[in-house]
Amino acid sequence: MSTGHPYRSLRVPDKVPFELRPSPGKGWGAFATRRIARGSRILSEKPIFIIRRPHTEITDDHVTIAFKKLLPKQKAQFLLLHDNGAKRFTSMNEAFAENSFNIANSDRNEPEAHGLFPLHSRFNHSCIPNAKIPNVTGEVISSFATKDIHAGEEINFCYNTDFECRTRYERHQALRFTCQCMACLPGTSFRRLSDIRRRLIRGLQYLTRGVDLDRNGQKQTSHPIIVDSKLRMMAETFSIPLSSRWIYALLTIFFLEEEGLLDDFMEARLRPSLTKTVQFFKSESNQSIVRKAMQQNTWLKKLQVGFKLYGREDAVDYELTLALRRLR
Ligand SMILES: C[S@@+](CC[C@H](N)C(=O)[O-])C[C@H]1O[C@@H](n2cnc3c(N)ncnc32)[C@H](O)[C@@H]1O
Repeated sequence: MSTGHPYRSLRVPDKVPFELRPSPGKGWGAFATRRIARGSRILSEKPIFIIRRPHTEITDDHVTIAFKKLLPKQKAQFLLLHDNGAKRFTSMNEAFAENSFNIANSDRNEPEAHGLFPLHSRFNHSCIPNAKIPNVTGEVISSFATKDIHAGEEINFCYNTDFECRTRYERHQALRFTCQCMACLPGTSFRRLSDIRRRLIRGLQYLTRGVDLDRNGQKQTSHPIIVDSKLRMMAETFSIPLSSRWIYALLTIFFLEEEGLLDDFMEARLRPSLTKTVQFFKSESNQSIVRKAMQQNTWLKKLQVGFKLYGREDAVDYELTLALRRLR
């Protein structure tokens, strides 16, 4: 069925640990051809071309101008791309939007730029993925396994950055297809727990960041995740004490782990701030609970010990509130 399919002519580097082939119900996808160990690199890819503008401003003209400047063999690769492996795209802009990644580094506040990546764009979505592109440091993007991937298994990314705090219903409103991953399959206990965990993660983020963000990164006003107005006020005025903040951060990591979303990149980003917090507590007894919790070898055990902090005040609380309000 797939013999002669345009994707057979996409240039795939030698020695990559995957092949492109049809993925039932999802068009084409990328499948591991050998075991890929957690943490190892799957693919580094250079864009065929880049458009340096916010994606909402990119038009057919921008894509056509960029396309005309390509070498013939690059043009040929672009023209192989099909809408979900089947029909031709109806516009240049649609082809670009479906096959591009933002390559601006948000940590460095770089202006938005989008590159066309024909291979990374073949990877399908899962709300519980086994791979990710952890951060972009230049024009080349690299993907890594976030779990051990077996030969024959499909390699998936999560397409949206805020899905860890979105329920299945909310995720499906953002996606243009019905995801069938473990967190989306209806009627399972995992799915019910998944929705609860993701709602809790969103609530915990609100409590620590002081703002409940909607899917567009705007402040959520109509249906805030925290119903209690007093608690909302505490969150928004940064009046949550340090001990609670620390427990909320730990709980978030625990829920991410239970959900199958805590990968090594995420852990490396979240762990240092938890460890560093010990120096902010002024009370020796609070510091000692945090130290003891962080010595435990699982996130569940850290949480069990860390809960002893719950309800404890610290002399730093007022100072911390003022500092966070200044930063707002
Ligand atoms: C960037 S493309 C991925 C590669 C695509 N399957 C192909 O054949 O070119 C994104 C499209 O793949 C399909 N897709 C990706 N993940 C999916 C999933 N979990 N379930 C169903 N369709 C999916 C959707 O049609 C989506 O718009």
